[in-house]
Amino acid sequence: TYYGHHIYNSHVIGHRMPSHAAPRPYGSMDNQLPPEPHAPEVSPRAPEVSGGTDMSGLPEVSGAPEMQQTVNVSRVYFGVMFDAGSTGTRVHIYKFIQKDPVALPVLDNEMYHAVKPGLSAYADKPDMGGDTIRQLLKVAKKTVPKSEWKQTPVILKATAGLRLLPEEKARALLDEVKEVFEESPFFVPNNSVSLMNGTNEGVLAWVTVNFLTGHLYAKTRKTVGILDLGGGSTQITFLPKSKKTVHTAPPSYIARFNLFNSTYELYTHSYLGNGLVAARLATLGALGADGLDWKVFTSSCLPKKFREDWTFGGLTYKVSGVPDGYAGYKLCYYEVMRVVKGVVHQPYEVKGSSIFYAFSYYYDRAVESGLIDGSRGGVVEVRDFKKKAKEVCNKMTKYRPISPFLCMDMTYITCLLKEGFGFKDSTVLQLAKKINNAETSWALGATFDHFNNFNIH
Ligand SMILES: O=c1ccn([C@@H]2O[C@H](COP(=O)(O)OP(=O)(O)O)[C@@H](O)[C@H]2O)c(=O)[nH]1
Repeated sequence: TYYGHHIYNSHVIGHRMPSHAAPRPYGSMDNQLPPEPHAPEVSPRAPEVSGGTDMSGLPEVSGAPEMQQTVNVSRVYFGVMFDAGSTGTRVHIYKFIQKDPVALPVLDNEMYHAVKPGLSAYADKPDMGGDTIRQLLKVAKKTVPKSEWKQTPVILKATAGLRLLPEEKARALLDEVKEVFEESPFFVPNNSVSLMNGTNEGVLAWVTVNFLTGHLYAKTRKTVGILDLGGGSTQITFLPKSKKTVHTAPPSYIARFNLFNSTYELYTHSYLGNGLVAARLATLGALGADGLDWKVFTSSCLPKKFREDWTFGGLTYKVSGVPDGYAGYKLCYYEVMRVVKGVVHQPYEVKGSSIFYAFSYYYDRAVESGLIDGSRGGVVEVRDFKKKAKEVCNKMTKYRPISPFLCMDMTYITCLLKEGFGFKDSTVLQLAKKINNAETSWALGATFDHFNNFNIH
Protein backbone atom coordinates (compact mmCIF):
# COMPACT_ATOMS: atom_id res chain seq x y z
CA THR A 1 0.00 0.00 0.00
CA TYR A 2 1.29 3.38 -0.83
CA TYR A 3 0.93 5.90 1.96
CA GLY A 4 -0.44 8.57 -0.36
CA HIS A 5 -1.67 12.06 0.35
CA HIS A 6 0.82 12.79 3.02
CA ILE A 7 2.95 15.80 3.06
CA TYR A 8 6.02 16.58 5.00
CA ASN A 9 8.74 19.08 4.92
CA SER A 10 11.95 17.53 5.96
CA HIS A 11 14.92 19.60 6.89
CA VAL A 12 17.78 17.61 5.50
CA ILE A 13 20.92 19.40 6.56
CA GLY A 14 21.47 22.79 8.18
CA HIS A 15 22.60 25.98 6.43
CA ARG A 16 19.31 27.69 5.74
CA MET A 17 19.65 30.73 3.54
CA PRO A 18 17.38 33.70 2.95
CA SER A 19 16.48 32.53 -0.50
CA HIS A 20 15.25 35.89 -1.79
CA ALA A 21 18.91 36.94 -1.82
CA ALA A 22 20.11 33.86 -3.59
CA PRO A 23 21.41 33.99 -7.13
CA ARG A 24 20.94 31.04 -9.43
CA PRO A 25 23.32 28.13 -9.73
CA TYR A 26 25.88 28.43 -12.45
CA GLY A 27 28.78 26.68 -14.11
CA SER A 28 28.03 23.06 -14.82
CA MET A 29 24.62 23.49 -13.27
CA ASP A 30 23.48 25.67 -16.16
CA ASN A 31 22.95 22.69 -18.45
CA GLN A 32 19.23 23.28 -18.76
CA LEU A 33 18.93 26.71 -17.27
CA PRO A 34 18.17 29.90 -19.14
CA PRO A 35 21.43 31.75 -19.96
CA GLU A 36 22.88 33.77 -17.12
CA PRO A 37 25.06 36.72 -18.05
CA HIS A 38 27.60 36.46 -15.24
CA ALA A 39 27.99 32.72 -15.13
CA PRO A 40 31.64 31.73 -14.93
CA GLU A 41 32.69 28.45 -16.55
CA VAL A 42 33.17 25.73 -13.97
CA SER A 43 33.80 22.07 -14.65
CA PRO A 44 31.43 19.40 -13.32
CA ARG A 45 31.86 18.63 -9.68
CA ALA A 46 30.50 16.50 -6.94
CA PRO A 47 27.72 17.45 -4.56
CA GLU A 48 28.74 17.91 -1.00
CA VAL A 49 27.22 16.82 2.24
CA SER A 50 27.79 19.21 5.08
CA GLY A 51 29.05 17.87 8.38
CA GLY A 52 25.68 18.45 10.03
CA THR A 53 24.79 16.77 13.28
CA ASP A 54 22.57 14.12 11.78
CA MET A 55 25.15 13.05 9.22
CA SER A 56 27.00 10.65 11.46
CA GLY A 57 28.99 8.13 9.56
CA LEU A 58 29.52 10.45 6.65
CA PRO A 59 32.98 11.55 5.59
CA GLU A 60 34.08 15.02 6.55
CA VAL A 61 33.75 17.76 4.00
CA SER A 62 37.09 18.30 2.31
CA GLY A 63 38.86 21.48 3.31
CA ALA A 64 38.39 23.63 6.38
CA PRO A 65 35.49 26.13 6.25
CA GLU A 66 37.81 29.12 5.88
CA MET A 67 39.32 27.54 2.78
CA GLN A 68 35.93 27.44 1.15
CA GLN A 69 35.37 31.17 1.29
CA THR A 70 36.61 31.98 -2.19
CA VAL A 71 33.04 33.03 -2.95
CA ASN A 72 31.37 34.73 -0.06
CA VAL A 73 27.78 34.38 -1.25
CA SER A 74 26.04 31.06 -0.94
CA ARG A 75 23.77 30.26 -3.85
CA VAL A 76 20.42 28.67 -3.21
CA TYR A 77 18.52 26.97 -5.97
CA PHE A 78 15.62 24.58 -6.34
CA GLY A 79 14.68 21.62 -8.50
CA VAL A 80 11.20 20.10 -8.87
CA MET A 81 11.15 16.41 -9.85
CA PHE A 82 7.92 14.47 -10.49
CA ASP A 83 7.97 10.70 -10.20
CA ALA A 84 5.12 9.27 -12.27
CA GLY A 85 5.14 5.73 -10.87
CA SER A 86 2.77 2.86 -11.52
CA THR A 87 1.04 3.19 -8.15
CA GLY A 88 1.17 6.95 -7.62
CA THR A 89 2.60 10.30 -8.67
CA ARG A 90 4.95 12.15 -6.35
CA VAL A 91 6.68 15.48 -6.36
CA HIS A 92 10.08 16.09 -4.79
CA ILE A 93 11.02 19.71 -4.30
CA TYR A 94 14.71 20.02 -3.51
CA LYS A 95 16.51 23.03 -2.13
CA PHE A 96 20.24 23.03 -2.76
CA ILE A 97 22.94 25.32 -1.46
CA GLN A 98 26.06 25.98 -3.45
CA LYS A 99 28.55 27.45 -1.04
CA ASP A 100 31.40 27.60 -3.47
CA PRO A 101 31.27 27.21 -7.26
CA VAL A 102 33.93 24.52 -7.24
CA ALA A 103 32.74 22.74 -4.12
CA LEU A 104 29.89 20.36 -3.66
CA PRO A 105 26.28 21.50 -3.35
CA VAL A 106 24.46 20.69 -0.14
CA LEU A 107 20.96 19.24 -0.18
CA ASP A 108 19.33 21.53 2.33
CA ASN A 109 15.75 20.43 2.22
CA GLU A 110 13.25 18.18 0.49
CA MET A 111 9.50 18.67 0.33
CA TYR A 112 7.64 15.54 -0.73
CA HIS A 113 4.02 15.03 -1.63
CA ALA A 114 2.29 12.02 -3.16
CA VAL A 115 -1.06 11.31 -4.79
CA LYS A 116 -2.74 8.08 -5.81
CA PRO A 117 -3.45 6.56 -8.27
CA GLY A 118 -0.64 6.93 -10.80
CA LEU A 119 -0.91 8.54 -14.25
CA SER A 120 -1.48 5.18 -15.95
CA ALA A 121 -4.90 4.97 -14.25
CA TYR A 122 -5.88 7.94 -16.49
CA ALA A 123 -4.84 6.19 -19.70
CA ASP A 124 -8.24 6.97 -21.27
CA LYS A 125 -8.68 10.41 -19.72
CA PRO A 126 -5.35 12.22 -19.92
CA ASP A 127 -6.91 15.56 -18.92
CA MET A 128 -7.77 14.09 -15.51
CA GLY A 129 -4.21 12.84 -15.25
CA GLY A 130 -3.12 16.41 -15.94
CA ASP A 131 -5.21 17.58 -12.98
CA THR A 132 -3.17 15.44 -10.59
CA ILE A 133 -0.06 17.24 -11.85
CA ARG A 134 -1.74 20.64 -11.33
CA GLN A 135 -2.49 19.59 -7.77
CA LEU A 136 1.17 18.72 -7.14
CA LEU A 137 2.38 21.90 -8.84
CA LYS A 138 0.45 23.84 -6.20
CA VAL A 139 2.71 22.27 -3.57
CA ALA A 140 5.74 23.34 -5.60
CA LYS A 141 4.44 26.91 -5.82
CA LYS A 142 3.95 27.02 -2.07
CA THR A 143 7.42 25.63 -1.41
CA VAL A 144 9.62 27.48 -3.90
CA PRO A 145 9.85 31.25 -3.27
CA LYS A 146 8.10 33.24 -6.01
CA SER A 147 11.32 34.98 -7.00
CA GLU A 148 12.79 31.56 -7.90
CA TRP A 149 9.92 30.17 -9.99
CA LYS A 150 11.24 31.36 -13.35
CA GLN A 151 14.60 29.63 -12.97
CA THR A 152 13.43 26.50 -11.15
CA PRO A 153 13.17 23.52 -13.51
CA VAL A 154 10.10 21.25 -13.41
CA ILE A 155 10.73 17.71 -14.68
CA LEU A 156 8.58 14.58 -14.82
CA LYS A 157 9.85 11.09 -15.43
CA ALA A 158 7.48 8.17 -15.80
CA THR A 159 8.38 4.59 -14.94
CA ALA A 160 6.78 1.16 -15.22
CA GLY A 161 3.13 2.26 -15.24
CA LEU A 162 3.58 4.12 -18.52
CA ARG A 163 6.06 1.58 -19.90
CA LEU A 164 3.30 -1.02 -19.65
CA LEU A 165 0.74 1.12 -21.53
CA PRO A 166 0.28 1.15 -25.30
CA GLU A 167 2.68 3.75 -26.67
CA GLU A 168 0.02 6.19 -27.93
CA LYS A 169 -1.73 6.25 -24.53
CA ALA A 170 1.54 6.91 -22.71
CA ARG A 171 2.36 9.65 -25.25
CA ALA A 172 -1.03 11.35 -24.73
CA LEU A 173 -0.47 11.42 -20.97
CA LEU A 174 3.04 12.86 -21.33
CA ASP A 175 1.81 15.50 -23.82
CA GLU A 176 -0.88 16.51 -21.35
CA VAL A 177 1.69 16.87 -18.56
CA LYS A 178 3.89 19.00 -20.82
CA GLU A 179 0.95 21.34 -21.43
CA VAL A 180 0.28 21.62 -17.71
CA PHE A 181 3.96 22.42 -17.13
CA GLU A 182 3.86 25.10 -19.82
CA GLU A 183 0.94 26.79 -17.98
CA SER A 184 2.99 26.91 -14.78
CA PRO A 185 5.31 29.75 -13.79
CA PHE A 186 8.30 27.39 -13.57
CA PHE A 187 11.14 26.82 -16.02
CA VAL A 188 10.27 24.00 -18.44
CA PRO A 189 13.55 22.62 -19.87
CA ASN A 190 13.79 20.67 -23.13
CA ASN A 191 12.74 17.09 -22.63
CA SER A 192 11.26 17.94 -19.23
CA VAL A 193 8.55 15.26 -19.57
CA SER A 194 9.67 11.77 -20.52
CA LEU A 195 9.37 8.04 -20.11
CA MET A 196 12.53 7.01 -18.29
CA ASN A 197 14.24 3.76 -19.23
CA GLY A 198 14.97 1.09 -16.63
CA THR A 199 18.74 1.59 -16.78
CA ASN A 200 18.45 5.24 -15.84
CA GLU A 201 15.95 4.38 -13.11
CA GLY A 202 18.43 1.96 -11.53
CA VAL A 203 21.49 4.16 -11.94
CA LEU A 204 19.81 7.31 -10.61
CA ALA A 205 18.49 5.54 -7.50
CA TRP A 206 22.05 4.27 -6.92
CA VAL A 207 23.31 7.87 -7.23
CA THR A 208 20.70 9.07 -4.70
CA VAL A 209 21.52 6.44 -2.11
CA ASN A 210 25.27 6.75 -2.46
CA PHE A 211 25.03 10.56 -2.31
CA LEU A 212 22.87 10.47 0.84
CA THR A 213 25.09 7.90 2.54
CA GLY A 214 28.22 9.87 1.70
CA HIS A 215 29.77 7.27 -0.58
CA LEU A 216 30.29 9.54 -3.55
CA TYR A 217 33.03 11.61 -1.94
CA ALA A 218 35.30 9.00 -0.52
CA LYS A 219 38.29 8.31 -2.75
CA THR A 220 38.08 4.64 -1.77
CA ARG A 221 35.20 3.99 -4.16
CA LYS A 222 33.38 2.06 -1.49
CA THR A 223 29.71 2.20 -2.40
CA VAL A 224 26.45 0.45 -1.55
CA GLY A 225 24.12 -1.45 -3.87
CA ILE A 226 20.41 -0.73 -4.22
CA LEU A 227 17.28 -2.85 -4.51
CA ASP A 228 14.16 -0.96 -5.53
CA LEU A 229 10.82 -2.77 -5.67
CA GLY A 230 8.14 -0.70 -7.39
CA GLY A 231 4.64 -1.66 -8.41
CA GLY A 232 5.43 -2.46 -12.05
CA SER A 233 9.19 -3.00 -12.15
CA THR A 234 12.10 -3.80 -9.87
CA GLN A 235 15.73 -2.67 -10.08
CA ILE A 236 19.03 -4.01 -8.83
CA THR A 237 22.13 -1.83 -9.12
CA PHE A 238 25.62 -2.10 -7.66
CA LEU A 239 29.26 -1.34 -8.42
CA PRO A 240 30.93 -4.65 -9.20
CA LYS A 241 34.16 -5.40 -7.38
CA SER A 242 35.03 -8.25 -9.69
CA LYS A 243 35.62 -7.94 -13.46
CA LYS A 244 33.94 -11.32 -13.81
CA THR A 245 30.61 -9.78 -12.82
CA VAL A 246 30.90 -7.38 -15.75
CA HIS A 247 32.03 -10.07 -18.23
CA THR A 248 29.39 -12.61 -17.28
CA ALA A 249 26.48 -10.14 -17.33
CA PRO A 250 24.32 -9.54 -20.41
CA PRO A 251 25.93 -6.47 -22.04
CA SER A 252 22.82 -4.32 -21.55
CA TYR A 253 23.11 -4.88 -17.77
CA ILE A 254 26.28 -2.79 -17.58
CA ALA A 255 25.84 0.99 -17.48
CA ARG A 256 28.59 3.57 -17.67
CA PHE A 257 28.30 7.21 -16.73
CA ASN A 258 30.28 10.21 -15.58
CA LEU A 259 29.68 11.41 -12.10
CA PHE A 260 31.51 14.42 -10.80
CA ASN A 261 34.88 13.73 -12.48
CA SER A 262 34.76 9.93 -12.14
CA THR A 263 33.53 7.31 -14.58
CA TYR A 264 31.49 4.52 -13.04
CA GLU A 265 30.62 1.14 -14.47
CA LEU A 266 27.61 -0.38 -12.73
CA TYR A 267 25.69 -3.61 -12.93
CA THR A 268 22.05 -2.56 -13.25
CA HIS A 269 18.82 -3.98 -14.54
CA SER A 270 15.14 -3.17 -14.32
CA TYR A 271 12.74 -6.10 -14.61
CA LEU A 272 9.51 -4.86 -16.13
CA GLY A 273 6.57 -6.92 -14.89
CA ASN A 274 8.45 -7.93 -11.73
CA GLY A 275 7.34 -5.05 -9.54
CA LEU A 276 5.25 -6.15 -6.60
CA VAL A 277 1.83 -5.39 -8.06
CA ALA A 278 2.66 -6.75 -11.53
CA ALA A 279 4.04 -9.89 -9.84
CA ARG A 280 0.70 -10.38 -8.04
CA LEU A 281 -1.08 -10.35 -11.40
CA ALA A 282 1.46 -12.74 -12.91
CA THR A 283 1.17 -15.10 -9.94
CA LEU A 284 -2.61 -15.09 -10.36
CA GLY A 285 -2.21 -15.70 -14.10
CA ALA A 286 -4.09 -12.46 -14.69
CA LEU A 287 -1.37 -10.40 -16.40
CA GLY A 288 -2.57 -9.71 -19.94
CA ALA A 289 -5.48 -12.18 -19.54
CA ASP A 290 -8.82 -11.75 -21.25
CA GLY A 291 -12.30 -12.44 -19.89
CA LEU A 292 -11.79 -10.18 -16.87
CA ASP A 293 -15.59 -9.81 -16.57
CA TRP A 294 -16.17 -13.42 -15.65
CA LYS A 295 -12.83 -15.08 -14.84
CA VAL A 296 -11.87 -15.49 -11.19
CA PHE A 297 -8.13 -15.69 -10.62
CA THR A 298 -7.21 -17.89 -7.67
CA SER A 299 -4.05 -18.43 -5.65
CA SER A 300 -2.99 -20.43 -2.61
CA CYS A 301 -1.14 -17.27 -1.50
CA LEU A 302 -4.52 -15.71 -0.63
CA PRO A 303 -6.76 -16.52 2.34
CA LYS A 304 -9.12 -19.38 1.42
CA LYS A 305 -12.31 -17.40 1.97
CA PHE A 306 -11.05 -14.23 0.35
CA ARG A 307 -12.83 -12.91 -2.74
CA GLU A 308 -12.54 -9.38 -4.09
CA ASP A 309 -12.62 -7.16 -7.16
CA TRP A 310 -9.20 -5.66 -7.38
CA THR A 311 -8.28 -2.70 -9.61
CA PHE A 312 -4.84 -1.99 -10.97
CA GLY A 313 -3.70 0.08 -13.98
CA GLY A 314 -7.29 0.91 -14.89
CA LEU A 315 -8.40 -2.76 -15.07
CA THR A 316 -10.49 -4.68 -12.53
CA TYR A 317 -9.76 -8.33 -11.70
CA LYS A 318 -11.81 -10.84 -9.72
CA VAL A 319 -9.42 -12.56 -7.35
CA SER A 320 -9.88 -15.16 -4.64
CA GLY A 321 -8.20 -17.77 -2.48
CA VAL A 322 -8.63 -21.45 -3.35
CA PRO A 323 -12.06 -22.19 -1.81
CA ASP A 324 -11.96 -25.46 0.14
CA GLY A 325 -8.42 -25.86 -1.09
CA TYR A 326 -4.99 -25.26 0.29
CA ALA A 327 -3.18 -22.12 1.28
CA GLY A 328 0.20 -21.60 2.82
CA TYR A 329 3.85 -20.77 2.34
CA LYS A 330 5.05 -23.85 0.44
CA LEU A 331 2.33 -23.84 -2.21
CA CYS A 332 2.57 -20.09 -2.50
CA TYR A 333 6.34 -20.30 -3.00
CA TYR A 334 5.84 -22.63 -5.99
CA GLU A 335 3.32 -20.21 -7.47
CA VAL A 336 5.49 -17.10 -7.20
CA MET A 337 8.50 -19.06 -8.42
CA ARG A 338 6.96 -19.05 -11.90
CA VAL A 339 7.26 -15.27 -11.98
CA VAL A 340 10.96 -15.35 -11.04
CA LYS A 341 12.54 -18.55 -12.42
CA GLY A 342 14.31 -18.09 -15.71
CA VAL A 343 13.47 -14.39 -15.67
CA VAL A 344 15.91 -12.89 -13.18
CA HIS A 345 19.65 -13.00 -13.85
CA GLN A 346 21.98 -13.87 -10.98
CA PRO A 347 24.98 -11.56 -11.00
CA TYR A 348 28.29 -13.33 -10.40
CA GLU A 349 29.25 -11.56 -7.20
CA VAL A 350 25.92 -10.93 -5.51
CA LYS A 351 26.68 -13.76 -3.11
CA GLY A 352 29.53 -11.62 -1.79
CA SER A 353 29.54 -9.34 1.17
CA SER A 354 28.36 -6.00 -0.28
CA ILE A 355 25.73 -3.99 1.54
CA PHE A 356 22.44 -3.41 -0.24
CA TYR A 357 19.93 -0.69 0.55
CA ALA A 358 16.41 -1.97 -0.10
CA PHE A 359 13.51 0.45 -0.32
CA SER A 360 10.04 1.12 -1.83
CA TYR A 361 7.89 -1.99 -1.37
CA TYR A 362 10.72 -3.91 0.32
CA TYR A 363 10.48 -1.33 3.06
CA ASP A 364 6.67 -0.98 3.07
CA ARG A 365 6.08 -4.73 3.38
CA ALA A 366 8.76 -5.15 6.03
CA VAL A 367 6.94 -2.52 8.09
CA GLU A 368 3.45 -3.91 7.50
CA SER A 369 4.46 -7.44 8.43
CA GLY A 370 6.17 -6.19 11.58
CA LEU A 371 9.67 -7.16 10.42
CA ILE A 372 10.96 -3.66 11.16
CA ASP A 373 9.74 -0.57 12.98
CA GLY A 374 8.28 1.96 10.53
CA SER A 375 9.70 4.97 12.30
CA ARG A 376 13.26 3.70 12.18
CA GLY A 377 13.88 1.35 9.27
CA GLY A 378 16.42 -1.29 10.01
CA VAL A 379 18.90 -3.94 9.09
CA VAL A 380 17.61 -7.40 8.24
CA GLU A 381 18.97 -10.52 6.60
CA VAL A 382 17.35 -12.26 3.64
CA ARG A 383 16.45 -15.13 5.99
CA ASP A 384 14.31 -12.72 8.05
CA PHE A 385 12.04 -12.10 5.05
CA LYS A 386 11.71 -15.86 4.61
CA LYS A 387 10.88 -16.44 8.26
CA LYS A 388 8.27 -13.69 8.26
CA ALA A 389 6.76 -14.89 4.96
CA LYS A 390 6.27 -18.35 6.47
CA GLU A 391 4.64 -16.88 9.53
CA VAL A 392 2.30 -14.64 7.53
CA CYS A 393 1.28 -17.43 5.11
CA ASN A 394 0.71 -19.99 7.79
CA LYS A 395 -1.37 -17.58 9.92
CA MET A 396 -3.35 -15.90 7.17
CA THR A 397 -6.34 -14.98 9.32
CA LYS A 398 -4.12 -13.08 11.76
CA TYR A 399 -2.60 -10.98 8.96
CA ARG A 400 -5.77 -10.73 6.86
CA PRO A 401 -6.77 -7.31 8.26
CA ILE A 402 -3.37 -5.81 7.33
CA SER A 403 -3.62 -7.01 3.73
CA PRO A 404 -4.98 -10.18 2.12
CA PHE A 405 -1.96 -9.99 -0.21
CA LEU A 406 0.67 -9.94 2.53
CA CYS A 407 1.50 -13.64 2.23
CA MET A 408 1.85 -13.38 -1.55
CA ASP A 409 3.96 -10.21 -1.29
CA MET A 410 6.32 -11.50 1.42
CA THR A 411 6.74 -14.83 -0.38
CA TYR A 412 7.43 -13.05 -3.66
CA ILE A 413 10.06 -10.82 -2.01
CA THR A 414 11.73 -13.89 -0.48
CA CYS A 415 11.68 -15.74 -3.79
CA LEU A 416 12.97 -12.73 -5.75
CA LEU A 417 15.90 -12.25 -3.39
CA LYS A 418 16.88 -15.91 -3.10
CA GLU A 419 15.88 -17.65 -6.31
CA GLY A 420 15.96 -14.51 -8.45
CA PHE A 421 19.07 -12.51 -7.59
CA GLY A 422 20.69 -15.44 -5.78
CA PHE A 423 21.28 -13.74 -2.43
CA LYS A 424 22.34 -15.93 0.45
CA ASP A 425 20.16 -16.25 3.55
CA SER A 426 22.79 -14.24 5.41
CA THR A 427 22.92 -11.29 2.96
CA VAL A 428 22.35 -8.08 4.90
CA LEU A 429 19.76 -5.61 3.68
CA GLN A 430 19.49 -2.07 4.98
CA LEU A 431 15.82 -1.15 4.75
CA ALA A 432 15.13 2.57 4.40
CA LYS A 433 12.34 4.92 3.40
CA LYS A 434 14.47 7.99 3.94
CA ILE A 435 18.18 8.56 4.41
CA ASN A 436 19.18 11.70 6.30
CA ASN A 437 15.64 12.99 5.88
CA ALA A 438 15.60 12.67 2.09
CA GLU A 439 13.33 10.22 0.30
CA THR A 440 15.09 7.10 -1.01
CA SER A 441 14.14 7.30 -4.67
CA TRP A 442 15.71 7.88 -8.09
CA ALA A 443 14.31 11.42 -8.04
CA LEU A 444 17.30 13.10 -6.34
CA GLY A 445 19.77 11.37 -8.67
CA ALA A 446 17.63 12.47 -11.62
CA THR A 447 17.76 16.07 -10.40
CA PHE A 448 21.57 15.91 -10.22
CA ASP A 449 21.58 14.37 -13.70
CA HIS A 450 19.54 17.31 -14.98
CA PHE A 451 22.03 19.83 -13.65
CA ASN A 452 25.22 17.87 -14.36
CA ASN A 453 24.43 15.48 -17.25
CA PHE A 454 25.93 12.14 -16.28
CA ASN A 455 25.71 10.82 -19.87
CA ILE A 456 24.42 7.40 -18.78
CA HIS A 457 25.09 4.83 -21.51
O1 LIG B 1 9.66 8.85 -3.35
C1 LIG B 1 9.17 7.74 -3.29
C2 LIG B 1 8.81 7.02 -4.44
C3 LIG B 1 8.26 5.76 -4.30
N1 LIG B 1 8.08 5.20 -3.08
C4 LIG B 1 7.59 3.81 -2.96
O2 LIG B 1 7.70 3.17 -4.22
C5 LIG B 1 6.73 2.13 -4.34
C6 LIG B 1 5.89 2.29 -5.58
O3 LIG B 1 6.68 2.32 -6.70
P1 LIG B 1 6.11 2.90 -8.07
O4 LIG B 1 4.66 3.14 -8.02
O5 LIG B 1 6.95 4.08 -8.44
O6 LIG B 1 6.39 1.69 -9.02
P2 LIG B 1 7.16 1.64 -10.42
O7 LIG B 1 6.40 2.49 -11.36
O8 LIG B 1 8.54 2.18 -10.19
O9 LIG B 1 7.18 0.19 -10.74
C7 LIG B 1 5.90 2.23 -3.12
O10 LIG B 1 6.38 1.27 -2.21
C8 LIG B 1 6.16 3.61 -2.59
O11 LIG B 1 6.02 3.62 -1.20
C9 LIG B 1 8.44 5.90 -1.96
O12 LIG B 1 8.32 5.40 -0.85
N2 LIG B 1 8.97 7.15 -2.09
